[in-house]
Amino acid sequence: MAKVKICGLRREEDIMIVNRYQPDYIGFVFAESKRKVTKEEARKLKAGLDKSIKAAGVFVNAPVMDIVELCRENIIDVVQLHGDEEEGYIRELKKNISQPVIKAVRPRVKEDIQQGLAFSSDYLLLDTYFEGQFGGTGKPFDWSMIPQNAENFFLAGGLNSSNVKEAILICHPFCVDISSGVETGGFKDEGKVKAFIEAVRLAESGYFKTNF
Ligand SMILES: O=C(O)c1ccccc1NCC(=O)[C@H](O)[C@H](O)COP(=O)(O)O
Repeated sequence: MAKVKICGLRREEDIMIVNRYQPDYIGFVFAESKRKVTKEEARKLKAGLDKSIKAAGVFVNAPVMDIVELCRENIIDVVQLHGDEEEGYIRELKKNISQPVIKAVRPRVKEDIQQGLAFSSDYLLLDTYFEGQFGGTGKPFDWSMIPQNAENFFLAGGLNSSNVKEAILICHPFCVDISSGVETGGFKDEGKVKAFIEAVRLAESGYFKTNF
């Protein structure tokens, strides 16, 4: 069963929505973004989050010790590196934390994914390359770049309740990750979160497998 991550939560209402629909992960964006939250905002939001949902902290080329602090204070349960972080950075981070690390790669060619698979992160996240924007683009990438042997990866980039079934059946991700596709007017939309999570569950059911 593909897991679900809803990224870019920043309001108490967003936390109430995810507590109701129970994705596996949510994301707090600490990088420059319209979805950015401060450490103190994230601490308050995390306090209201169901214990069964893991909070990923999303970072772009942040100082390692800033991430370590958030981990040690249990504000985040997973680290998502969404910038140009290289293997040395990942190793240094992993020496200092026990939380799993997701490394995002935004492939332009197949080889970018092969290089990503060599990182010592616990998971790879594949997202859309878009000049000048590190994430949250709302645009899908060419899934045919994903090699057959890729596993344990998060699939992101322009997912929504209409294309996620196809994405799961074609790409077989460990987890599907969404932000723009569950927003209306720049804010998380309860109806879209519900529809997305239902679409993921349906995609995994026998009905769609035999009808695709
Ligand atoms: O969401 C952002 O604003 C963001 C900004 C900078 C780095 C990463 C960011 N988001 C990371 C995510 O995990 C998003 O869910 C992922 O990029 C997919 O976004 P979308 O295409 O909007 O579904």
